[in-house]
Amino acid sequence: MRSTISEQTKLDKKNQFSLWAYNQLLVFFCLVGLGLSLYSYTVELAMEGNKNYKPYCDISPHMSCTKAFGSSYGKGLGIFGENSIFNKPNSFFGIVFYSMVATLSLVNSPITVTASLVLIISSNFASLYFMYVLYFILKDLCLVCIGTYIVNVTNLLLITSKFKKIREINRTELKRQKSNLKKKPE
Ligand SMILES: C/C(=C\C[C@@]12O[C@]1(C)C(=O)c1ccccc1C2=O)CCC[C@H](C)CCC[C@H](C)CCCC(C)C
Repeated sequence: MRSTISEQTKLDKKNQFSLWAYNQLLVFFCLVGLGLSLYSYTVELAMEGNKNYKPYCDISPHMSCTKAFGSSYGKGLGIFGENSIFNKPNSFFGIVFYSMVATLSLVNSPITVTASLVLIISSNFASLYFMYVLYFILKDLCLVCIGTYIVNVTNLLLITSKFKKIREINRTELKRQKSNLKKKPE
């Protein structure tokens, strides 16, 4: 009996450690996404003031970030029109999005995990759409944009693993409570 208890606490410790590790990695990749978004935002502001501005992310005519940011798809996620309050640079949504997911990543409750799962899945749909626009319409290789696609799939892998882990922890916890109830009914 004693050995099963220590086996359980060992398992609990292991599960808590993987949860902690997933959270650290999620926060790390959100900070990378936040950095890319902040950088893009400063580039977009500079572009508005100066048409000849050449940022570091403009490497060649076919590897240009200003081509993507300055296109009609670069504002309001390419869907909100001129007069909409959402007609902000895409990177603005990136800043809000990555800050939100980073904050949600610090909590292990089922609600926050589900919320970040939904947000991260949406961001991957956004990635697919922007990938299509970048490659087939603008025929451009915007490295900052590609960086955000990589961050978004990595976040998807991490959040699904975290989601599964939390479900597993809840399942074993429930089983334990049931077996404890059978063994010593009060
Ligand atoms: C670098 C960045 C945005 C710039 C941008 O790089 C993008 C996206 C891109 O691929 C692209 C292609 C073609 C033309 C323009 C562009 C871009 O300009 C920030 C990440 C944005 C992130 C992909 C947005 C996630 C949006 C969520 C789905 C929104 C959730 C809403 C929240 C506010 C709650």
